[in-house]
Amino acid sequence: EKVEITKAQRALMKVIVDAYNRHKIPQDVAKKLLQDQYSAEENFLLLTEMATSQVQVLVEFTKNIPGFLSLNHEDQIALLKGSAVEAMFLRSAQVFSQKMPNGHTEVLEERIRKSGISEEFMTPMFNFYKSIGELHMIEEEQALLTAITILTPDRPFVKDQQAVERLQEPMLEVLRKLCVLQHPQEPQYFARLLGRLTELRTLNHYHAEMLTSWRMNDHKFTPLLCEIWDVQ
Ligand SMILES: CC(C)c1onc(-c2c(Cl)cccc2Cl)c1COc1ccc(-c2ccc3[nH]c(C(=O)O)cc3c2)cc1
Repeated sequence: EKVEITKAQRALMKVIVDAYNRHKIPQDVAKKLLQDQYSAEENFLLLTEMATSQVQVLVEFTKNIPGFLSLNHEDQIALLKGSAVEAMFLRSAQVFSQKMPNGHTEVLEERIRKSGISEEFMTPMFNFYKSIGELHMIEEEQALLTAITILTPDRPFVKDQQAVERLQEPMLEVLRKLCVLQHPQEPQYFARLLGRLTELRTLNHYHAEMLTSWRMNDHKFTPLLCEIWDVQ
């Protein structure tokens, strides 16, 4: 059938993409990835700084999602806490799949591989990065997919799931249409994108174990990360 994005849907997409492009890690923070200390300690500290900066960016992006600030306040917190790790996997995945040789891709991988994360988590993590890279998402798809991830109704402790569904559904519909228009030769592209969201959920479990092992080795996190990940 003739797929067409309505004016209202284009407006919604523009709000999400503008917010996604406006809220990025400051380049002076990202550039720290290039400094030359590569000890496991130094890598962990740098990744902690990146994650903290990324959470701040994520909160600002989320506040720009139409309707989010009208949700119940406890539910807003529950959505942010429940989606932070997944949103950061999506965002860091986009760094890996960026075409521009911004130089951060290699050093980001190097620092993640040498930051005290055990081998068993490396494989699923870098498989995810590879599977996102293979999708060659345009920025509209990246922005919508991140908003859809944040607006997942069945996060722990969300009370009014219907209110979250009412915000997520229009995003899913715009993304579905966009995928049909952007990838006419690949009718399954939208399903592949949603498959990544399922893969993201499995990474939550690995991440919880990564946090535990870091904490067992007495690694410290920032107050913002402690709050969003309920540690310490
Ligand atoms: C607390 C730290 C050690 C941590 O714990 N888990 C993870 C963790 C890990 Cl490894 C993997 C995935 C998710 C998490 Cl949440 C991390 C490090 O998390 C991040 C690392 C890098 C980035 C990030 C985001 C955007 C960026 N842009 C650029 C740029 O060059 O423009 C670099 C960059 C880095 C975000 C989170």
